[in-house]
Amino acid sequence: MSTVLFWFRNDLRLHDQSALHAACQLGAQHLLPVVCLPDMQATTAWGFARIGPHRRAWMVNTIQNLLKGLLDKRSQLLILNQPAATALPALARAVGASTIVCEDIAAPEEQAEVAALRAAGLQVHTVWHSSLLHPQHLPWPVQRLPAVFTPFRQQIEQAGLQPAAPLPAPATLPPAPPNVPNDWLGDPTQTLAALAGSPTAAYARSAFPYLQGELHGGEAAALAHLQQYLARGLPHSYKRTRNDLLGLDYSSKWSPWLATGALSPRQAMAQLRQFEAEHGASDGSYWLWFELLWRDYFRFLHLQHGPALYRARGLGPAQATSHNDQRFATWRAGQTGQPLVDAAMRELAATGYLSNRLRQVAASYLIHDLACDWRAGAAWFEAQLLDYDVYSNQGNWLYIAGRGTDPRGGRRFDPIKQAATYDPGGTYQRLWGTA
Ligand SMILES: Cc1cc2nc3c(=O)[nH]c(=O)nc-3n(C[C@H](O)[C@H](O)[C@H](O)COP(=O)(O)OP(=O)(O)OC[C@H]3O[C@@H](n4cnc5c(N)ncnc54)[C@H](O)[C@@H]3O)c2cc1C
Repeated sequence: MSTVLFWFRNDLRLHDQSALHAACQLGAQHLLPVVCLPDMQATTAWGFARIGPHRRAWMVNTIQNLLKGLLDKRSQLLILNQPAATALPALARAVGASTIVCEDIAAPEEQAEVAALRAAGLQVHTVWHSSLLHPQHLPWPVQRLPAVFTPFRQQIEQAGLQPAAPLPAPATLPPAPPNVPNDWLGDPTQTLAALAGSPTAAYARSAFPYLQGELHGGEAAALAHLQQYLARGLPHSYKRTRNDLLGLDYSSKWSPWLATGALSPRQAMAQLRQFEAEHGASDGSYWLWFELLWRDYFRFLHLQHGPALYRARGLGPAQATSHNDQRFATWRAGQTGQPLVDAAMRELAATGYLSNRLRQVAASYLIHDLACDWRAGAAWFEAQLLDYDVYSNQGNWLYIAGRGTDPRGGRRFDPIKQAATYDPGGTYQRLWGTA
């Protein structure tokens, strides 16, 4: 085998890169790393751009960092502004490759991409590596996953399961093939700069002022952020502050890096365990593990249920789904008249980030108060969130809509009570001009 294509998907890093290790182990003479940009002009069925400006800027910044990391290893990164299903078979023909290695992603569109590559005659090796725990190491086959999170977590803890140690970044990579035709090479820096756009984030008010200071995309900034979060002892206060609404430090802010794969969850967990060994474990440090298990749970639900999670009824019984375009538009614009929800929606649109507490309140309001289709809300979050993650987004929306596995039905959050509890002085609502 002379050339293997390595297709980076939602795993834009070199540390703890099981798929890249697998590609290197194939023993090919040449390895050609490639990333396919999503269609930045795509629109959703709900009438707005599928990838909003914040997410686009973050993604581009992340790929720029990956490019640098690969150049440092004397490799390269082909950045293709075309869908994988058309670009990769043509590229493989051009460089004489027949094998692609990539991350396994258990979501319908991503599965369809791999199926299209196989239908085009390519051998595609997919490697699962986005979760903390490997699905094959769980106490049950994924088909028998507990339907509720608490027994899922408890049984994992009773079994003493821990993630495998993260892999180091490969010391060297097989060189890229010398025969990549010029029309495939382009100028990656220019390609990316043209796509980055110029988002105008409300940095001064943002809980995650990305592209400012140290908050850049890619693994270098991810690892530095993790390091400083631990060095300042913030895990100890996490459980107490995680429902706050203002500032950078109330929660870990690992998600923008986890979502692009710039940070491996096993790397985060290994360093958290090291922190606990040096400074003692606490409720707060435990709770970060707890939340990362939620992240895993939504991944495994996808392995179990696949495309059924994308139906209007989700996993529930067939039932009518109401929707109202006008009410949905007011929600997106932060103009519903409900001050906490409006403040949240303004923060999301202005910054690309929103706390977990307010994601819950805003999602609940759209579904249970405005009687809109949960899939429309999920699509809006997909467009806006820097940390958009197909598994966590779909799973959380289904959970609040009551159309996932949890038998207790949907979750309604009373926005007035939520405001009294989490923004008693109205500071957050004033910041976003709704109080
Ligand atoms: C409607 C809705 C949509 C969401 N969409 C996304 C999404 O697209 N991408 C995303 O990463 N998270 C999503 N979440 C989960 C959660 O809000 C974010 O992970 C969290 O707010 C990110 O900030 P943080 O890294 O500071 O989290 P922290 O509170 O510091 O938590 C640490 C990590 O645990 C994981 N985590 C925490 N809460 C959850 C949760 N409820 N579900 C899954 N994982 C969790 C994340 O990886 C997070 O980075 C959504 C939640 C809701 C209610």
